Amino acid sequence: MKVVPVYEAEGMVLCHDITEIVPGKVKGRAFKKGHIVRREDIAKLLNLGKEHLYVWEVNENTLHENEAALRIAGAAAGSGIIRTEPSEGKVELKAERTGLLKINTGALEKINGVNEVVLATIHSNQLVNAGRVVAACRVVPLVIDADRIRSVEKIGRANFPVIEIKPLKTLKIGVVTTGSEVYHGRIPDRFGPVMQEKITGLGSRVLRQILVDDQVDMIAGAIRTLIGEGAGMIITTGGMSVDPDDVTPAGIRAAGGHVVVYGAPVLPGSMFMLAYIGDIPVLGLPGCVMYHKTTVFDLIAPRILAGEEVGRQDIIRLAHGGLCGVCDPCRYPNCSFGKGS
Ligand SMILES: Nc1nc2c(c(=O)[nH]1)N[C@H]1C(S)=C(S)[C@@H](COP(=O)(O)OP(=O)(O)OC[C@H]3O[C@@H](n4cnc5c(N)ncnc54)[C@H](O)[C@@H]3O)O[C@H]1N2
Ligand code: MOO
Repeated sequence: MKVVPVYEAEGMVLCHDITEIVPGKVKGRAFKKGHIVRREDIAKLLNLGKEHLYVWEVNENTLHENEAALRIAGAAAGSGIIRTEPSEGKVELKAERTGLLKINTGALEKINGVNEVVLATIHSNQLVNAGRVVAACRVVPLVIDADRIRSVEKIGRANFPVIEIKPLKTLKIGVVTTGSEVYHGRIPDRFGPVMQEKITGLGSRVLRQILVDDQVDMIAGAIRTLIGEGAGMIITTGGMSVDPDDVTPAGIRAAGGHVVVYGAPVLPGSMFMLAYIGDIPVLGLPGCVMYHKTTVFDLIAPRILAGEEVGRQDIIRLAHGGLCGVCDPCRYPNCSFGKGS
């Protein structure tokens, strides 16, 4: 690469994009990398403040910013990710499908520890729709030492994939709704419709909902019945806190549930229980999941549907970012809720 005065650049090849910004009107590429400068371009280039231009000169030890960005993206992207073409040296990584975004944050830090390399992402462990930009990368200079990009590729290989989208499984989900007031018909069930909407929104379906009284045996029996009918996940609703009639956790245990956590550092949803019966997850949902738009359920369910076995440490990590701001209207997922880990 060398620098030439713009008056002498006619017929020469531009080695980077040139950006035009007019506040409120334009921010975009005025000249593309590889463009052969024409006589009539010179006036415009001068208006963009370019009295001198870089023209291309590479060797085996240096990489152009576009090439470098493509290679960083290639080093980081796992399944379910597509790369855009470079624009002004930046390459974006987009979700190829709807699913759970996973970022290896340790590897992300290592990659950004390589001098002059930039790879920025949105938060890990969130549900993203196809087409969503989940990361973008570039290098700081116009040309970069090729060894730096080789280092990034080495980190990428050792930690592959740094970024991926895991598809969600389609499960038949059994719902056990506890509460004497609902079981005896004193009040209508309001939890079932909420779960129906949330479950179908995640691409799964409700196998069946069983209403039960606040009795340990009845709760355990309903859980076993639904597993016998082929449920791949069980959700119980209500009866999770401190009243004498709150016996749902005991019902989950009586059904054979191995408890991962009872209590999560997430509000709303602190009285949440996660247990497994064999490999079938059982989610004990407190009453707040029926009331609040976004709760612990929305943080945990996509991870389980993506095939992850959620452990105690995963739940503990939710504490940072686990306090919902209860905004009106709710802006989730465009907020800090659940984004700490
Ligand atoms: N002293 C304390 N009080 C509360 C605590 C606590 O730790 N100490 N925890 C609070 C938290 S957090 C939550 S969340 C709520 C409710 O938790 P539960 O899961 O035990 O909810 P329930 O007691 O079963 O019901 C509460 C409320 O919701 C109505 N409900 C429940 N299920 C249905 C349904 N299927 N359809 C319609 N309505 C339903 C129920 O009638 C009650 O009005 O506890 C806090 N309190
Ligand atoms: O924590 Mo309750 O389970 O927040 O509303």
